[in-house]
Amino acid sequence: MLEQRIQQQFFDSADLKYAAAEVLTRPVSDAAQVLLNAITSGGKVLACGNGGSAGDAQHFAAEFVGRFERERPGLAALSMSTDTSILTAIGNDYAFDQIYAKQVQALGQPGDVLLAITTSGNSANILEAIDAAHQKDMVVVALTGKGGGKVPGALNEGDIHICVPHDRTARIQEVHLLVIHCLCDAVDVSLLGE
Ligand SMILES: O=C(CO)[C@@H](O)[C@H](O)[C@H](O)[C@H](O)COP(=O)(O)O
Ligand SMILES: [Zn+2]
Repeated sequence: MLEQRIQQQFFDSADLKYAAAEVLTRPVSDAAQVLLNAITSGGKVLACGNGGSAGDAQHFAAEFVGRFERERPGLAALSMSTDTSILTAIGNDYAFDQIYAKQVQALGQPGDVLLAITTSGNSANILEAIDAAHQKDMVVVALTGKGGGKVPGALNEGDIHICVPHDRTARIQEVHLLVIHCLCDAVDVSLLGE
């Protein structure tokens, strides 16, 4: 019974990855180009998310700054979900929905990219970060699911929306990680060749 349930989760995750390949290949490719444009012009990527997506933001930054699969110089990226003093000070003194927006205001420069990760598309701190990024003339790459929630209404022309076609948070996160690896791979291939 439990084993059947576990096996079904593997199947569901694999099915979703096949379905997502159909609809996400183009926006993921567009997002890779946005990231490449930023880092080859001296820009950086600021990443954010809540819960599992905070972990995804860190995972992305680790592979940009450290390395992905091949040796290359580090690429400029920062996860905004890691500094507990910053997060608690802003959350405590302002509001939790400002924890990322304040960091974008402090660190963002025109031409930088905000990688905004939210499975529901409705987390207030992510929506505030998107607004702050636009005020800094940054481009936004948004990873969402569940139809994107409020994210599509918050994006500008030139931003990229990668919306996983599923309603379950865990399954969406599993595809977000695949998307992050696709972005790292695409950037590496563009910089280093096949
Ligand atoms: O990882 C999980 C569930 O798999 C949770 O920690 C989940 O990330 C949290 O509930 C988040 O607060 C959800 O936020 P969001 O993806 O809707 O923006
Ligand atoms: Zn990885």
